[in-house]
Amino acid sequence: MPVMNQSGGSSAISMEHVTKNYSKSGRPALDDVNVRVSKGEFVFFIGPTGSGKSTFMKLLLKEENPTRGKVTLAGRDLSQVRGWKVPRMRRSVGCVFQDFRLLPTKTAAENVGFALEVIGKPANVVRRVVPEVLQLVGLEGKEGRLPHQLSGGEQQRVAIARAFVNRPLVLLADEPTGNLDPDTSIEIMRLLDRINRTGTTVVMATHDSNIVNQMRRRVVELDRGRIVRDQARGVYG
Ligand SMILES: Nc1ncnc2c1ncn2[C@@H]1O[C@H](COP(=O)(O)OP(=O)(O)OP(=O)(O)O)[C@@H](O)[C@H]1O
Repeated sequence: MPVMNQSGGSSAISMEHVTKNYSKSGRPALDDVNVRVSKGEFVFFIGPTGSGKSTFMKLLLKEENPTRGKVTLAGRDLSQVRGWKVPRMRRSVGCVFQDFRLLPTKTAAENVGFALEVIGKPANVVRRVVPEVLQLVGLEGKEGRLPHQLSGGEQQRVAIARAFVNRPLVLLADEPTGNLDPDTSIEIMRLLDRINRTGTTVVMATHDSNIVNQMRRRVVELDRGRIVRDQARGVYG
């Protein structure tokens, strides 16, 4: 049974009393966090450096396990996902980072195609789907370029295409506009908004107050590992 939230929709993500201690001494990176994100929502996670945003994302990818509490992705308790099933579980989560993380010797099309090849999609599917998704992110005509032949904003579009090509349930974006100028950042946000409108849940960690204030989506604010604000159509602060 998927976890139901207060509004009746099923949860993409839920954390119940989640605490993460990296070491026995010192304060926890996350401290008794309770939060639910519905399928199809767009949520900003904000907070000062070290407040726990990246740790939140690592728990969702099962790169780290909680010290206490329960992390659920699409109704599945991640503590029950066995090691050999973790790669399959991760396919339901697309990731985008500040530094793009493209393969430098592969073209835009190859970077996106690679994400399909590694999960065993046949070549004819790769040939059909890659141009579609590159067109969706606005890169038609640039499929054959290497990352260094693309602008920062274009590289981030490739990274978003790669994260989205498997149609993940959740797209995690960790400071996706951190290396981009304000105009390019707005274009990337339009693209993430478009992807969200296809039904993909988007969780974005950011320090960019302009973007948060312009988008007026749900804002979850962390401070020293605790949720100090959870606001619909919020602003940066
Ligand atoms: N692998 C680790 N080992 C030990 N401590 C860690 C580890 N990763 C994170 N921490 C600590 O956990 C706390 C939360 O860090 P986290 O990276 O989640 O914050 P953040 O909000 O993502 O910060 P930033 O905005 O700088 O990315 C910090 O005090 C950090 O030093």
